[in-house]
Amino acid sequence: MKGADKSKNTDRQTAGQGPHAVTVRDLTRTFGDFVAVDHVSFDVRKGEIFGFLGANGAGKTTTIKMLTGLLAPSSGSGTVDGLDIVSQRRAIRSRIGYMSQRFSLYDDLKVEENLFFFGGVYGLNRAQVAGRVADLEGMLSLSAFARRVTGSLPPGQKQRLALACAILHRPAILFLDEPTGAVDPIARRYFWDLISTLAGGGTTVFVTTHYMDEAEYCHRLSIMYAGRIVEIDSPAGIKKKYNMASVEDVFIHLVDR
Ligand SMILES: Nc1ncnc2c1ncn2[C@@H]1O[C@H](COP(=O)(O)OP(=O)(O)OP(=O)(O)O)[C@@H](O)[C@H]1O
Repeated sequence: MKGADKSKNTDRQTAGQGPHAVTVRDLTRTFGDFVAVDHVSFDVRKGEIFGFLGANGAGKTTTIKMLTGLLAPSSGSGTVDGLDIVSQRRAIRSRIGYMSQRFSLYDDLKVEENLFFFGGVYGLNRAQVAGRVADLEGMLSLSAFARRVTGSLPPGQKQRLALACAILHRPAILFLDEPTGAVDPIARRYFWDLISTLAGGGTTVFVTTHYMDEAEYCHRLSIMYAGRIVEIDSPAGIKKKYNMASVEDVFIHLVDR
C-alpha cells in the first residue's frame, strides 16, 4: 500500500506542524442533564490525518456537529480554519468538506449529476465542476462510471463519488464520519490511499472510524470515552505509553470499563 504505508507514521507525526486547522478548548454539549461532550480540548495541525476514536455514544458525532456548525456548543470554544465555531458557522461551511458513512448522494441521479449538484451547493458553476472533476480523474477515476445511475453503483464507487463531492470546492479541512463503514476491505484500503494523497497535498483530514487498522494510518489519534478525551498521541506514542502491540489493545484497555 503506497500512500497509507504504516512505516510512514513516524514522518507523519511531524506533518503539518505550524498553524492549527482546528482548535478546541473546553468544548461541552449537554442534552438536558446528560453531558454528551465534556470539556474537550485538542488541536489538529494543518495537513494532519487526525483519527477521532471512541466507542458508540462516546460523543464523536456531537463534537463533529459542533465543529461543522450543525450544533451549538453549551460552553467552551473552538476554531476551524481560524474561524470561530459559534460566530462564523456559515463561513466555516465553505472551508470544510464532510462525508459520512451514509454518503448523502442522490441515488436516482447519474454520477455526473450528483457532481454538478454538489458543486452547485458549494457555489461552483458547471465549467468549474467539470474542471475540478478532470483534475481529480487521476486520483478517483470517475469518468468510467460518470453516466451511470448512482444507486446502481457498487459501494466502493459510491464512496469515491461521495469523496469527490466532498472535495470539489477544495476544502481546507475534510471531516469524515465513519467513511468506510459500508465498503469491503479492498475499497477501504484504496480509500486510505486517497486520504493519504489528500493529506500529502495539504488537506487536513479529521476522521472517525471503528476500524483499528485504519487508526494506525493516522498521524495522531484521540480516544474518547463518555464525553471526554482520555488519550491523544500518535499511534506509535500510544502503543509505547501503554506497552501494547496494537492501537486496538490500547483502545479496549481505555474504553472497556
Ligand atoms: N439530540 C440529542 N438528544 C439527546 N441525546 C443525544 C442527542 N445527540 C446525541 N445524544 C447522545 O449523546 C451521546 C453521544 O452521541 P454521539 O452520536 O456523539 O456518539 P458517537 O461517539 O458519535 O457514537 P457512534 O460511534 O455510535 O456514532 C449518546 O449517548 C447519544 O445518545
